[in-house]
Amino acid sequence: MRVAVIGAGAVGGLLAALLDRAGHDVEVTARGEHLAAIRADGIALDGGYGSHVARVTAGEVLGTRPELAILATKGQDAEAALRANAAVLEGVPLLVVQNGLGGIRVAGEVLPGSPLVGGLALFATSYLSPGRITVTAALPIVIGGAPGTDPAVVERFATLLGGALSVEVVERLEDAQWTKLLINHVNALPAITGLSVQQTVEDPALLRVLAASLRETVRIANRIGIRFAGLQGIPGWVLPWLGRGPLALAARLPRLLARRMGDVPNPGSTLQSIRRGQLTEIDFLNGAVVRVAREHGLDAPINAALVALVHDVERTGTFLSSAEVARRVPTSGRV
Ligand SMILES: NC(=O)C1=CN([C@@H]2O[C@H](COP(=O)(O)OP(=O)(O)OC[C@H]3O[C@@H](n4cnc5c(N)ncnc54)[C@H](OP(=O)(O)O)[C@@H]3O)[C@@H](O)[C@H]2O)C=CC1
Ligand SMILES: CC(C)(CO)C(=O)C(=O)O
Repeated sequence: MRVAVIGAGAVGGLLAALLDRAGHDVEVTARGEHLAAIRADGIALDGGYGSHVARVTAGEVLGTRPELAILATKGQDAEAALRANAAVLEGVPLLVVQNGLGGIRVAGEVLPGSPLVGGLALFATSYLSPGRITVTAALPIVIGGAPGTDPAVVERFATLLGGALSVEVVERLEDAQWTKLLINHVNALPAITGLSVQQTVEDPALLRVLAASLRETVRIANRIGIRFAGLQGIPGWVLPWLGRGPLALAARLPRLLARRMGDVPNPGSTLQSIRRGQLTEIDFLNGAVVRVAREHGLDAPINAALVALVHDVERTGTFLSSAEVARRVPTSGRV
């Protein structure tokens, strides 16, 4: 099948390489040195999904109309990347593989004629040097139709991806996006400290901050009536309780997630942007919590403090110690 991947970084590069390995005709978009490396030598994949060099067609924009398309940019780049390819993509079914809550809405605005499916990557993958993608945790991808999308379109993506990696289909995409947003609370502290997710949960001061940010988000979600889907074997009904108990209870989720990531250090996608000297997606992760809280007349001071610290590190390029983080994030306050 002719498949396009818009934004062949850590996630998009992995999916493009796996689809190429599975025999599909893959075209990708990328930029700068990464694009030059892919054009010269292909996408070099290694790690948990095995090694493969994918010699795919690559450009700044797509040259050919695909049968199915995948968007895998960071949240802040989605609209521009879609607009640059809108003429080719309009009407083509699109899978939006993105963390945060807003990717489907943006895609619907730019491509009103395209059936949309959301993708939540549970695997962990790194793009730290041009052309190279390394999988640090080979976990599945979860997909679900946007409201109004024909289930047959979801099935087409499930069949496409199922030939390359493990896929789970969810009924209620928005509930799953909220659960993934909780999981992505592990992203901010590595971006602030330079540590891996696994090192972050091993540091008692950082684990406390992480648990406090999670508990704050669950309390807000409980107040505004959010339902969490079950994801990664964690039943959805358990998650509201993380907002009602002590920090030690909320800390169990990141500890479990870090264990499932295994022994290979996972920087998370936000620290990878810092390491590449780029702006991060934090406004779409903890920043989305702050925004949704405000819309409902609530405060999210812990999430807001984490967003501010990530922006500090983007500006200064200097990581903070765990003691400094503990000093600057107000974990004792109530939501
Ligand atoms: N990495 C991971 O393990 C996981 C990531 N995710 C989520 O998946 C999404 C993608 O993340 P990730 O793959 O890590 O991000 P990356 O930054 O690694 O990849 C995004 C790629 O898109 C490229 N890009 C951005 N805008 C354009 C454009 N207009 N035209 C062409 N290429 C463009 C970027 O180029 P450039 O480098 O020049 O910016 C980059 O190569 C995010 O929402 C992330 O939160 C979810 C689960 C796991
Ligand atoms: C779950 C996790 C942390 C995997 O790396 C992720 O979604 C990300 O890095 O954005």
